[in-house]
Amino acid sequence: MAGSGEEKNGGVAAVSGGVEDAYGEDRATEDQPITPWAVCVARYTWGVFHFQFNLSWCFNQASFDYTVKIVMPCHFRAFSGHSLLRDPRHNKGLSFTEKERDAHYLRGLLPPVVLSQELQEKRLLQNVRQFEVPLQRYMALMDLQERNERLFYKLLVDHVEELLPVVYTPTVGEACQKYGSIFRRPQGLYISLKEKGRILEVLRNWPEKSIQVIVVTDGERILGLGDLGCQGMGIPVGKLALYSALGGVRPSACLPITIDVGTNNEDLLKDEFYIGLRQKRATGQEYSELLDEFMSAVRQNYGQKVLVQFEDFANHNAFALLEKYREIHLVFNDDIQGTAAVVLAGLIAALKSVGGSLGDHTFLFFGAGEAGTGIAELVALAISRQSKISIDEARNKIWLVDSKGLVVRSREETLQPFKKRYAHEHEPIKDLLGVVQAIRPTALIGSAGVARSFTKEVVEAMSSINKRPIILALSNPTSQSECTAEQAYSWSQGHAIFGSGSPFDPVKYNNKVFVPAQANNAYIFPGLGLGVVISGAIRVTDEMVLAAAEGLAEQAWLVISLAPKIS
Ligand SMILES: O=C([O-])CC(=O)C(=O)O
Ligand SMILES: [Mg+2]
Repeated sequence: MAGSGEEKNGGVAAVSGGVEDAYGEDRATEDQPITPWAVCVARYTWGVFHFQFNLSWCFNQASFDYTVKIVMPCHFRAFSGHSLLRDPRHNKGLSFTEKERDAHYLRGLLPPVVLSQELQEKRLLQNVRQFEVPLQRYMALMDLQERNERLFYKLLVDHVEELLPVVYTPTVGEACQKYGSIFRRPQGLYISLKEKGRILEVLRNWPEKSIQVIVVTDGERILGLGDLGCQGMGIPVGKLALYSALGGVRPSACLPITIDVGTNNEDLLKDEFYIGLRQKRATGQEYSELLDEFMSAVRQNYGQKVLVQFEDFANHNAFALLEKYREIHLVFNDDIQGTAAVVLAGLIAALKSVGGSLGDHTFLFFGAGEAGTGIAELVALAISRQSKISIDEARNKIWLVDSKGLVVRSREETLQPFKKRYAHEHEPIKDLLGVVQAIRPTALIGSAGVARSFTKEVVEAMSSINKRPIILALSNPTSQSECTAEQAYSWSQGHAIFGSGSPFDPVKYNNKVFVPAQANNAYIFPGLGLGVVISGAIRVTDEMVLAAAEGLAEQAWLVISLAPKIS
């Protein structure tokens, strides 16, 4: 399970100590330099080329072209001096040994010093820490990833807590907002409406052929920041960095994709540095045809065992795409299923302090989109299993609030299908405080992307109803969080069990230090995805998501109970 100490170590070992070999790819590592074998292949290819050249009469033109244009440049690009230093996947920078420098024609291309990877790491960390602005740290790390991938992952794995908020939430949100201005080199595959009818061809342009995980977005709902169009690419790139750093999936098996169908973000459409299609979003048939073509091209190019993770699609497409593809492709929606699993895990772990089983509690969701209803459905499934009641009875323990107020039966006609199951009998209430007072929930879970919507009055109401109110402010990034950790602890006088989507620092209140938990799907998707790909699964089932949540809950509880009490 991603996020557990054990798994993280597994990930560390995997990334720094040769996961590539476990997955069957040859690659330079500290203990296993590419030297002799690689050079042999390169020289062999060169020899073959000469042989073919001299005896070209026995080869037809196609074979000759293949050797000259494809085989030879590939080997020489990957294995010779200058190009090797420009190849992030194999470059080791100053840590190339003397032997490697000779073998790979690197003499003179590097200064004389040979640095250990540890020293390189120390220097890089110092450089990154020099930047005070998180976006500058992000750019420094992206530069490193594009220069020396091994070092990037070593750094990330060894300093997860410090660097995750930089390559991932919350900084990645700002990076997406400014992606056009900070853009240097493309980091993933862009599939736009211009490529309609040619998506297979586009996939074949990607240099890696053996892909295990794709994270794809259409950029319409990037975190809680809204439509960022093509600039949403930062999200698949960040998510896949975690697949490698936390899940141990080899980087070359990960493919970030952005599907560009336009954007409705007027500011971006006017922005001279915007990198995407300058048009309003395609919808309806045009949109679904592009997505259908994409899914079949993925299947055709990579087979049925490549995991496609949908990320940050707007609600109206996210549910529909999951429903459409989950029975026929290996797909997973991180915002619906990943967030659901991490929150269910958090709730199960929290109940060990609060008491009672899931079925004894009342859950109020502020936000009835992908995350809100995704969590609601998984919690309902868990309650029905635990309490041996029907899923409909279990849903009665769960209430939703959307932008129009409490979701109730009298609104049923106008509700989107995924909300209807939670339209219980009750008088309509518009404001959150009123809903809290009427429903008296034990847990309040925010995912509406409405910043600071858990006001002092709301948190105080939760505390007057419960000895230990569970308050989860899940919206990302930090700027969109429903309340801060400090607000949750101080307004509840230290009684809240608080978790948030974006990380918050520990809070000192009443001479005690409270360490807030992070409830981000990053604790689920790298482990769940790894499990899916190594088991050879061809579908992601609800049972898998439930099992991931239960596994994480055990780990979370272990961490809480083993952690030294800080006071
Ligand atoms: O990316 C994150 O931090 C969590 C997530 O999926 C989202 O907020 O959409
Ligand atoms: Mg997301």
